[in-house]
Amino acid sequence: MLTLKARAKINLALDVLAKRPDGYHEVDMIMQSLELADGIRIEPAAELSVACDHPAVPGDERNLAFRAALLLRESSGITAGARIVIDKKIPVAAGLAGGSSDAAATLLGLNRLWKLEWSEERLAALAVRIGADVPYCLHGGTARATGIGEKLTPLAGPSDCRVLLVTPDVAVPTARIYQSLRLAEIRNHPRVDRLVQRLKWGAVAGIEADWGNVLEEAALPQFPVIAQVKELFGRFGLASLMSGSGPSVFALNPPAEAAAGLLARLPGNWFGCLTRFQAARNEQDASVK
Ligand SMILES: C[C@@](CO)(OP(=O)(O)O)[C@H](O)COP(=O)(O)OP(=O)(O)OC[C@H]1O[C@@H](n2ccc(N)nc2=O)[C@H](O)[C@@H]1O
Ligand SMILES: Nc1ncnc2c1ncn2[C@@H]1O[C@H](COP(=O)(O)OP(=O)(O)O)[C@@H](O)[C@H]1O
Repeated sequence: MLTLKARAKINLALDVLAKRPDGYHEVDMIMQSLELADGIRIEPAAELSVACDHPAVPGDERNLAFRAALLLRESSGITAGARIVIDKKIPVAAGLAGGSSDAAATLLGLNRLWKLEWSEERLAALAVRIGADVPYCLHGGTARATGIGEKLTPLAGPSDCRVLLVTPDVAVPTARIYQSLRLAEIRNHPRVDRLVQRLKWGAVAGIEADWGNVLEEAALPQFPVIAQVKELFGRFGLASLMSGSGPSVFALNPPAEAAAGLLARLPGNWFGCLTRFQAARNEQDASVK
């Protein structure tokens, strides 16, 4: 049996540069893995199956982990199966890449279980067919992502940073947010090159001067609860940013008192936690029993 961590991610920068003829968008992003993770258990089995304890996560071929398994089986010509069990800890449809990360961990796990010995590069070429964020989730850590999110440059991230994360109780469909974006009207682009420099120096303090997520401009009018979350961060003196297509919002290195105060004020059906930056995937993220 294999167990793997499937980490959540946040976007420290998300800029959209152009719309492509196929409907996807060219982006320029800085991605950061979090300690917050789903648990993925993979066991040998005759058939392929997936199970997840969360009611909003499908247990069939709509599940991104299951799609990853099917694609890998097809592409490798293997006939074996596997039982995939997801212990869901990352909020769903929240801009935290939970499904993408489950898919990436499944590719890595099955590559081992089925003894395929595919390189990370070869897995990444398959991963992008599942979703734009899946290639990044294979490696994780701090990275700049361009193209549709699949062209990756690993960055030296800060060694440690605490993250206050809040997800209100609303599922945001990524496609709808990209579609409603008016590219010519975007006012605040993140300064991605400057952010890369800051991260190189390991400097998180003051990062708010350069960070940004242009999808906030599309998401906030459609999901006013996201503005409420940002306002709540503001009341505790915290600069905040939406992650991905939302609705999750985060602040970096909050004073302990402000973090505790904000978490105590959250409505019962919202998710909130204090987590931290996670470095790129290593051996401790997977174990074999
Ligand atoms: C916004 C981001 C930021 O990291 O994350 P999430 O909010 O999903 O976590 C990503 O760009 C999301 O990546 P991912 O969720 O893997 O996207 P996909 O499943 O491939 O695409 C879902 C839909 O989003 C739109 N899409 C996605 C990526 C991209 N570069 N341009 C797009 O226009 C397309 O309409 C696509 O049909
Ligand atoms: N393993 C999975 N975990 C979470 N969601 C999944 C999974 N497989 C499929 N989905 C579906 O994918 C959609 C996006 O989920 P998720 O990856 O959590 O969000 P996001 O793309 O915002 O980061 C949801 O509507 C969910 O039903």
